[in-house]
Amino acid sequence: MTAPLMTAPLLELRNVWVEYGDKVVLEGVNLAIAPGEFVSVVGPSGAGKSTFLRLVLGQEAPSRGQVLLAGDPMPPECGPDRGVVFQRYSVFPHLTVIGNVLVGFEFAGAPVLGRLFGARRRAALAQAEAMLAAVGLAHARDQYPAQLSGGMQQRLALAQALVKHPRILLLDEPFGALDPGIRADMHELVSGLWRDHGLTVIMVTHDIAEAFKLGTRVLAFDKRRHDPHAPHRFGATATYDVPLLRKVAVPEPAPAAEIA
Ligand SMILES: Nc1ncnc2c1ncn2[C@@H]1O[C@H](COP(=O)(O)OP(=O)(O)OP(=O)(O)O)[C@@H](O)[C@H]1O
Repeated sequence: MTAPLMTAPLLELRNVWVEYGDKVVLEGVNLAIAPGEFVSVVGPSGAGKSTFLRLVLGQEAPSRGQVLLAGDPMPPECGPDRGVVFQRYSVFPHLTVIGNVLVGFEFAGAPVLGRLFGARRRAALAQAEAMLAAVGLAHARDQYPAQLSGGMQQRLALAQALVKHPRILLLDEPFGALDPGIRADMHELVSGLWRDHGLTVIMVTHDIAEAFKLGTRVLAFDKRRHDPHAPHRFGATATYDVPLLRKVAVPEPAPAAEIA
């Protein structure tokens, strides 16, 4: 069952299988994700959720079927069109906060020296600083990751993932290691970034409440068939695909005097 799409899909999986030898991890996955969707992915441990993310990152190739990004075969390497945040901090410990955000520009713009100079550096710096402000880390600009709390490190990972304006943001249990209060703050932040930047988000989570709170659609991966004598024989697929009605931001009504 696939939710109806109003626009051309940004990401499409057509009869995708992932097999390692005779072990089937994913089987017959058909999916289309439109730009602007926030897709939460849930499912039991081992159901292939991270494998699905690796397919979208281009780190994994399907053994059968096709993965398409905006109608074209998925590029094998993860370029700036895809940003990713993992559960454990993926930031560079030897770089400051601003250095961690700038690094995306430096890899892309100066692959040999790894440094930008002059006007290009100033432009990158301005974008990196704006991104730090958007995730609430402007005040920590010159600190090192070891000086930051877990929540702040995940804010930094988000800034790093978003600064190159990816078409898809992939989140793999991004808040799993955080305390509940910090998690709630991060939910606000990610919802705001998704709305303000018009992002397409795919988030793997074990937290069903989080999946329904943040997502515009919840996908569940699981096995449809089991062979008790050979558990590896059948793979998982998208067994539930639930579109959610979202509250839309409605402007405050004007005071009565103004209406008159
Ligand atoms: N390179 C590999 N070779 C063989 N099996 C693999 C390989 N990579 C993953 N698997 C298997 O694929 C299955 C799915 O793994 P995956 O990490 O995608 O599941 P998951 O749903 O993300 O699980 P979890 O919720 O525990 O993170 C697991 O049984 C895993 O052992």
